[in-house]
Amino acid sequence: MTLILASESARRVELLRRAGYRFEARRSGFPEVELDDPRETALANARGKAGAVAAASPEAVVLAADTVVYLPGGPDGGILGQARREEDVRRMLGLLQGRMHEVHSGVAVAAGGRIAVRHAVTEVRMRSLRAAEVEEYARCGEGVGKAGGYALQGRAAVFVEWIFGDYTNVVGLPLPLTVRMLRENGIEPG
Ligand SMILES: Cc1cn([C@H]2C[C@H](O)[C@@H](COP(=O)(O)OP(=O)(O)OP(=O)(O)O)O2)c(=O)[nH]c1=O
Repeated sequence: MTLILASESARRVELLRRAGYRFEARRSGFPEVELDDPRETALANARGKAGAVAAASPEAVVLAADTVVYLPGGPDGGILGQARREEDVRRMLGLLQGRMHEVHSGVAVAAGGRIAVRHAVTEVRMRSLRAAEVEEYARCGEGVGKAGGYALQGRAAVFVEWIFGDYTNVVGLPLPLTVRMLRENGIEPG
């Protein structure tokens, strides 16, 4: 059975490879939506990405994911999407620093004309940051293209005091959940 990862994300490719699977990666082209709720947003986007690729390859098992950063509480709370440019990284880190936030991923597996979706959430606490740290990080470019404007697997590791939950979920693909879902569809590593 062919496994297709419906993703262009280098992080997702790397995580799935590390878990030992053989697969092809394909762009989904699905236009992401943002709903009020982070869980529903991640699930809808994961389902949409998997569905788009499965429509073109109905014989394959298609895996997709979506990762959303959510800042709970307060007037400035809400979903933080992917940082598109340096200013977004500056603004998002300004909001996240000194507080706890949630990272939600939706995972979808399309097989045999059906799509199963599940969700994982990890809490992340960022320490207070100096203006110069935010500035330097924004300029280094690492946060661009990342949900919430930072990469825990990169230089932003020094900003994070603790996490509660699955680390791989924060990086973009919750592996324990993914392994379980693939196993349910007869896909094993190797
Ligand atoms: C919070 C955080 C997010 N991210 C990344 C993971 C995701 O790739 C990205 C969130 O964007 P997504 O919209 O989930 O994914 P994508 O557009 O990069 O890829 P595709 O739709 O093709 O699968 O943010 C990190 O790499 N590290 C982190 O610490």
